[in-house]
Amino acid sequence: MSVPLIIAAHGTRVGEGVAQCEELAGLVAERLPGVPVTVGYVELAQPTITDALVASLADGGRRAVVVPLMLGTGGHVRSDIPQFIAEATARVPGSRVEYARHLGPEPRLIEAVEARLTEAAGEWEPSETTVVFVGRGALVPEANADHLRVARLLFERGGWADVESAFIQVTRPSLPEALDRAYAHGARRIVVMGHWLFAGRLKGWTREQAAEWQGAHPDAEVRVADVIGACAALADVVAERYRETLPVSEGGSPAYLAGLMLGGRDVLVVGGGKVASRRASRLVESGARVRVVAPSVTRAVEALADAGRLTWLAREFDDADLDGTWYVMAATDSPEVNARVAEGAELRHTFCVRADDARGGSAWTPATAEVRGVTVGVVGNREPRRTRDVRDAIVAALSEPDPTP
Ligand SMILES: C[C@@]1(CC(=O)O)C2=NC(=C\c3[nH]c(c(CCC(=O)O)c3CC(=O)O)Cc3[nH]c(c(CC(=O)O)c3CCC(=O)O)/C=C3\N/C(=C\2)[C@@H](CCC(=O)O)[C@]3(C)CC(=O)O)/[C@H]1CCC(=O)O
Ligand SMILES: NC(=O)c1ccc[n+]([C@@H]2O[C@H](COP(=O)([O-])OP(=O)(O)OC[C@H]3O[C@@H](n4cnc5c(N)ncnc54)[C@H](O)[C@@H]3O)[C@@H](O)[C@H]2O)c1
Repeated sequence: MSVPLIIAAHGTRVGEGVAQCEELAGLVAERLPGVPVTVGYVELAQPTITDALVASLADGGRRAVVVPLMLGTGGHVRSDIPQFIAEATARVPGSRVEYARHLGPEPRLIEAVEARLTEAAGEWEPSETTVVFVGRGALVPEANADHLRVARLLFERGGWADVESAFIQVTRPSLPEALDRAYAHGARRIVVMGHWLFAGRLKGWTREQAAEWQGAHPDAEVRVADVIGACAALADVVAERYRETLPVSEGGSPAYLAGLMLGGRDVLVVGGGKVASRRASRLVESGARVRVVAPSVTRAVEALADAGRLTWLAREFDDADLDGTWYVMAATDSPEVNARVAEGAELRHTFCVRADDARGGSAWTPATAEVRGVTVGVVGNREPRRTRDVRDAIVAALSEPDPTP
């Protein structure tokens, strides 16, 4: 059975908010076939996260993933939910819970916010419209700072006359203060949006405060945008947070990454097509003594052979080719041949990548890059495009003018 998912939501006294949360759980379940999905609440609704988690651990093989349904890193993400997880694992001996990342900041959710703003603005031109973007307000300063960051991104991307940030509780500016500020700067068309997920008392307060302020400022117009709600973008992000926590191979164990020092060592590449060619080039760069066995090869492999940088044996694979090799690439277009290569390598205790069926081999090829004097390698869960994108994101982050490490 797949590892169960518990969506750790805030909870609200407002029935509509709870219904939206359950609707979201349905959308998430559609994206994760075979995964039991339940919602647990921090407060104000049932079941509690601890109870939902205990129930899932008991019938889920003692494993579960908790995704905090929270946009920012307030106290719930940092301490409450970890505490609930600790309580649940203490109640189910031998259990293991993965705690996923919270939701934001996340481009798909910012797009959802933009969609709600545009919907509320209606015929108003963004350049004549000021947005007042309301956060929940938290005791954790970083969470409040993150809210200002999203407000700034909305301003940069949306072409709005201005974006003011506000908080509905705990900290300042309050919504009326931010509305006053916008008004003082000349704003007369104002869209107010609460940056939270579902209906609840915060949404009610936002509407009430906006209406009251509107009453006192008849020469301005205020429209209130809807919250993000149970939409596809939110369900996609939750499903992704779940998947991110799972071990790399379905066997249950993550790959053990090693930096192979192949200089002067014999490496065999079986097949000479697109995949073999891409990998043979990198193997040559690593200094390995590469032999390519294939009746026909790409121009790139031919060129490397002509330049004496690898040896091309223009024939079909033979089991004896494996003798003395440290590492093997089975990359022909024949599953039978690739299977024979993998079996022969296994007998010799030689690590072998099988390009057509990764689980039939004993090693996987990471997406790699050299940047700032280090080699970055990423191995994913048989999702090569995502693996490549993650690699590219790491390279981009390290290429920033002032990278952290
Ligand atoms: C990262 C990268 C490194 C590299 O190869 O250098 C890499 N695959 C890349 C590209 C790529 N792979 C595939 C396509 C065509 C389809 C598409 O476009 O989606 C393309 C695109 C293209 O070829 O352009 C299909 C595919 N891949 C695998 C299977 C079989 C299977 O999953 O069982 C099939 C189906 C074959 C079939 O249909 O028969 C398996 C594997 N591929 C892996 C690595 C290993 C770890 C994967 C991971 O981390 O998720 C793993 C598990 C084992 C291994 O082969 O080492 C490189 C991008 C690097 C870059 O861009 O720089
Ligand atoms: N893992 C990956 O990243 C990835 C990406 C794309 C495709 N694939 C898989 O890898 C396989 C190879 O893809 P490709 O695009 O390189 O194929 P391709 O058709 O371009 O090349 C196949 C190669 O295998 C060689 N070959 C065939 N029979 C052989 C034999 N008996 N002995 C030695 N060599 C033999 C051919 O001469 C040719 O060089 C595909 O069938 C696909 O299943 C894997």
